[in-house]
Amino acid sequence: MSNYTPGFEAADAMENLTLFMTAAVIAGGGLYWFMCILGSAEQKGKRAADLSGGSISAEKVGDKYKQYWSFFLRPKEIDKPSQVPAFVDTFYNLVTDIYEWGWGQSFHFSPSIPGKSHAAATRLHEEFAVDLLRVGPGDRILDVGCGVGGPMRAIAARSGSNVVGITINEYQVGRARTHNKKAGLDSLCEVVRGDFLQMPFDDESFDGAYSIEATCHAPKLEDVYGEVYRVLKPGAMYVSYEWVTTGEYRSDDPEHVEIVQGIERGDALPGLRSFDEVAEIARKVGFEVVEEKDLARPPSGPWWARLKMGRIAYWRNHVVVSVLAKLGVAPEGVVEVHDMLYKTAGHLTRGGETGIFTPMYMILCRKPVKADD
Ligand SMILES: C=C(CC[C@@H](C)[C@H]1CC[C@H]2C3=CC[C@H]4[C@H](C)[C@@H](O)CC[C@]4(C)[C@H]3CC[C@]12C)C(C)C
Ligand SMILES: C[S@@+](CC[C@H](N)C(=O)[O-])C[C@H]1O[C@@H](n2cnc3c(N)ncnc32)[C@H](O)[C@@H]1O
Repeated sequence: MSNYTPGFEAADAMENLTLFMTAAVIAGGGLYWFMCILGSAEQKGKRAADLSGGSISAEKVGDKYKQYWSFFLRPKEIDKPSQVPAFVDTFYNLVTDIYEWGWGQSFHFSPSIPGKSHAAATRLHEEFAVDLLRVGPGDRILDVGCGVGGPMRAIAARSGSNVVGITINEYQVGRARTHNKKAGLDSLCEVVRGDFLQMPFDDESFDGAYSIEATCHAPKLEDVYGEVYRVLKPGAMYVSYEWVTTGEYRSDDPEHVEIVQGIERGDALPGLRSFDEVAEIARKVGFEVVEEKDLARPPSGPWWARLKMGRIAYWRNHVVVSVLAKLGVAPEGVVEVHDMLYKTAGHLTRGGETGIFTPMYMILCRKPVKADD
């Protein structure tokens, strides 16, 4: 005799189906949570599922990454300064979404401040810059290399000035404009696509200017400083946070050389400068140098702490990016770009720990009232 009971089999099948559905909902929910909610080192509005190649179409991201890398494999290529803006533009197409997703809307470092969040420390570092410019409502100031406008919004809100940002990257222009509108600051903030080595602005048309971790992309600092000098009104101030090697750097130390090369390759730099070149170049183009200071030096807290704290977050981000690329949600090539950033985070951290590199060498300049003053 068989134990076959039709009613029981149907009940079993129902139970299995319920179990399967529950498991599927939990797995799906977990995956969604991992990728979209948790899937960012900091929640800043950009979701992992929206990662793109900027203005590069999804299928070309891998090729463009290879092209970016070829600048370093054939060093002679990058010796031609005229090619640098295009190479930097490609870099920002590749990294802008990852930066926003994993870092936020301000693409720079800041000294860590005990008891303060990264967001608060970032904002203070930005406000410090505009306070030096002595500008206010009604003034027009220039953001040289504005990214997606994190600093621009903080600076417009702090000073009440009209801020005009320039970036080489069209995709960033769109992102910055969207953020400006969302923040209700679009009446004070304007964004222009252009090359800061040949700016599309009239002579003597700004009351102040700043650059935050952007002019390091210029093959010759005198070219961008010369342009800033040209567009400033006489008496106006310019402050810049520069990426440079410090007095601790030794070109005959293989570890130092490796760190610097790692920073250049992972951050689209045509060549890091030494801190002692900056003021000399500013003077050469006509500026009066009011102050120069490495803002990373003690008692400032380590700027690289934020990079070091996130080992688990990096691993999680790698998994998220890999899964999204496999599913075809993120472009192929994004995994390589993410790996490149992971590597450069290590080089930047070593640069900070050894003291051979700073991303915040501050120079404050004034355009003399008369050219011969
Ligand atoms: C001024 C520049 C950029 C400075 C920083 C904003 C970026 C430098 C290195 C970037 C990052 C490194 C590791 C990434 C990580 C692997 C990923 O999971 C999440 C994003 C990172 C943390 C990313 C964020 C931005 C940086 C810190 C240059 C280019 C002149
Ligand atoms: C690291 S990001 C910093 C952005 C912004 N200052 C911030 O702190 O968020 C460097 C910026 O410089 C811009 N940049 C680099 N080379 C440029 C060039 N030749 N002309 C205009 N912008 C340039 C990039 O497009 C990017 O917006």
